[in-house]
Amino acid sequence: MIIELDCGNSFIKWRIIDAASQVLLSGVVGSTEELVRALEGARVSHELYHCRMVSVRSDEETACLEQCLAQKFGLRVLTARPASCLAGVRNGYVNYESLGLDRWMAVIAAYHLSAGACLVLDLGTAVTADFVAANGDHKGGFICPGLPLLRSQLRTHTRRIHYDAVASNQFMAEPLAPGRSTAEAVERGCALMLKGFVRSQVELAMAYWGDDYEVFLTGGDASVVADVLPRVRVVPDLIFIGLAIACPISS
Ligand SMILES: Nc1ncnc2c1ncn2[C@@H]1O[C@H](COP(=O)(O)OP(=O)(O)O)[C@@H](O)[C@H]1O
Ligand SMILES: CC(C)(COP(=O)(O)O)[C@@H](O)C(=O)NCCC(=O)O
Ligand SMILES: [K+]
Repeated sequence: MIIELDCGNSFIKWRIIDAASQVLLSGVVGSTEELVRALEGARVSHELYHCRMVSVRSDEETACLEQCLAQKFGLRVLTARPASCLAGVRNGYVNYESLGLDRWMAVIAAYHLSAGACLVLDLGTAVTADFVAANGDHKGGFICPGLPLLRSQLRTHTRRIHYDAVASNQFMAEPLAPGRSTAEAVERGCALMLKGFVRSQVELAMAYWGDDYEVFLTGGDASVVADVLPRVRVVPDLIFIGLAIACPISS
């Protein structure tokens, strides 16, 4: 079995797949301790042989997690590394090492799935947009704060915006109606900002490629903007698809 890990800034997404890439178990955890508990549970029924990981956390944090997996489970972790070129995609950053590895994995996966021009949107702690031309040239992208950051900036930099952390989708029954409470006003306002952001990315993609491109959407908050993206491909495991290409494991 292969353990796959996607360490974002807020959450670690994990899953266990078999040699045929069938997903056997998966989860989302907030800390290394929680991950260890989840994997201890998983190893009761699954033998954990291999591990591959993509991390956008600091080198220290990533090394620490690798060490922990080695100690607790005897795993040697394959980690995604920056590259100027992979699977037909040329990294468009001036310094290719600076491109977030989660973005790189998502771009590799999207180009693999579309074999053509694509716009890749990832809604996590931050929201990222990346553009890949039909010939595999990554043109670069945009980064803006994601929903958790937009909310917390309002909470921490105003005196009177505070509301209980409740399921935010409870405010989304009428997402375009003006909010009639602080919680509604903030939740709907932040969602509208992200919808506006992704619409502007679609406009740019259309200016580049007309209708000849695909939109890929991933990340924990993908559902917030899915309705404003016509013909979008929502691929929750996009980063894992790229990770398998970047870190192949022969069985
Ligand atoms: N099962 C889940 N656990 C935690 N967050 C989730 C879950 N499903 C969706 N979310 C949403 O996902 C967002 C985080 O997205 P994610 O892509 O995991 O971020 P990151 O990669 O930056 O850690 C949170 O704002 C939360 O609203
Ligand atoms: C932009 C990001 C913070 C997104 O992280 P996430 O929201 O997935 O946790 C991450 O891809 C990152 O740290 N990138 C490095 C800077 C860059 O891509 O230019
Ligand atoms: K992201």
